Amino acid sequence: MSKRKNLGYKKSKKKPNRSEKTYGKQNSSRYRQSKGKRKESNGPPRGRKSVTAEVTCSDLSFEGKGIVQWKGKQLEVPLLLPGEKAEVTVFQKGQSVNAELKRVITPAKDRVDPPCPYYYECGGCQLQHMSYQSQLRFKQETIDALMKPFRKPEPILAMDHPYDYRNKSHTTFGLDQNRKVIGGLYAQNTHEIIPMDRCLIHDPKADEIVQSIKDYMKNSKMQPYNEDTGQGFLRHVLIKVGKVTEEIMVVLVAASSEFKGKKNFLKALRKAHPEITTMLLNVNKRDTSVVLGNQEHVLFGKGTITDMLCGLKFEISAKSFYQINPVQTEKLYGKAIEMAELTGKETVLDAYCGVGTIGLVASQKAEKVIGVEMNKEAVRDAIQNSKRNGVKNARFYQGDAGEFMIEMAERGDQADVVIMDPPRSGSDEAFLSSVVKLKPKRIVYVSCNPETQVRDLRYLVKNGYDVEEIQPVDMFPQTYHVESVAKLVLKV
Ligand SMILES: C[S@@+](CC[C@H](N)C(=O)[O-])C[C@H]1O[C@@H](n2cnc3c(N)ncnc32)[C@H](O)[C@@H]1O
Repeated sequence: MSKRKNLGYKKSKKKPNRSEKTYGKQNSSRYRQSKGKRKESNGPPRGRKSVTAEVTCSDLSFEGKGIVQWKGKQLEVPLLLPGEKAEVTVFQKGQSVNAELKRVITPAKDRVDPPCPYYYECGGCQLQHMSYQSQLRFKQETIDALMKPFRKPEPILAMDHPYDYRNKSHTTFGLDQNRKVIGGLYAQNTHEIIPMDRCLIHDPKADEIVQSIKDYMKNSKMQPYNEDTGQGFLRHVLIKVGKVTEEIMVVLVAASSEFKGKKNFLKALRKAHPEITTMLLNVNKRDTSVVLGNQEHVLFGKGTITDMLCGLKFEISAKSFYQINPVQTEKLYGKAIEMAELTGKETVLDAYCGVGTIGLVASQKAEKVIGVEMNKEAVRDAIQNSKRNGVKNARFYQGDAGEFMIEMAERGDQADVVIMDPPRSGSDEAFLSSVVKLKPKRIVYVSCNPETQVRDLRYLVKNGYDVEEIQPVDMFPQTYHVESVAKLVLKV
């Protein structure tokens, strides 16, 4: 701990190290994709007064930011750890006060040098400056505090190797000031591309493929798209990797369906990466931060990949949701199925079912599974997945889970167990009020956002359920996000 020289903040007047260079406003390596659309820069906001202050961090916020007091105000300082004394720059404009870390005076023993050279610029990870053990402790404390009204959560399920886990990556392309092709991630809340060769939480193979695409573009007429001028072709590259099957899908997201030089590009990329099993062209002409457009053309292969989870094979298309950390997903699903206490006689509702993963795993131990999901591609994949796995007792429906539940409740349908896995925004009253009408014996609530999960648990507890178990899972190491699965039982 004492040797924390290159922490990424200015210690002295000596030349800043690599991390320091990218810290604060010195983001010279970034390329602003669209000046007009820039929302926020990492540097001092223009027109704001700034002062330097010495502060001591007392705690961490849910997002892993250091909490400090300054002139009677509570501020959240990214990258600061509890117990640390530090110099921060405080920016003030009207009532709004923000702070940035300038220099750590007394580093905490949990502080480590972030292994990623882009960490201070990128924002995709928020906890790389903490040892993995302290990340886990932080997540445990977060979930313990949130779940206090219900019960004490179990110890978090950690990852043995908390890197390289993402089976899905997307890279944005652009040109730098010297008109050199660059590809990387957007800096948080901006349209500024941080050129990068490797993201430590991506699957390494995905980054190698992106590198080959960059190299190809440097020597060809294929141009990245420019949001300001509307010129150019390639906007993003989305890659999905089947971690078990090793199948790889590459999706080129382009501004036009006219793919000049397609033959040469495909030939070169397939030669360099014979492991790519399918490739698609997705056309996104919209002026939007949503990556994928509506038009999709398969360039070769079947247009989907398959992967294995919990012994079953799943088909995944470009647009469907599939858990991004398969190692931890097996632990999560294992726990969810255990909480469902299936005996083979139950009707299970898999709500927000995605490509049917949880429901199909549950179908092996239940009489019947009904899945509902909004995304039509995911439902199509779920139906394919049940066929592919020879599952005869599962049905999947497309629609809003809330509306589906209202109809189920009105028809007087039965469900013994409801497994629900809504998006970050959580569920809604339409869904929850119908669930309580159906009175399933058990509800298993899987969530990637414990804050909305708490809100929904409160509703269920008020309406006849007890929280019997809560299991946090570290699905997203290096970030502040934490997954949680809760078991609720109907009060007798
Ligand atoms: C967190 S994912 C879970 C998917 C799946 N259970 C899994 O583990 O892969 C949430 C899913 O809910 C779907 N979704 C979002 N809003 C929905 C709604 N109102 N009704 C039904 N499905 C919805 C999304 O398309 C997504 O597939």
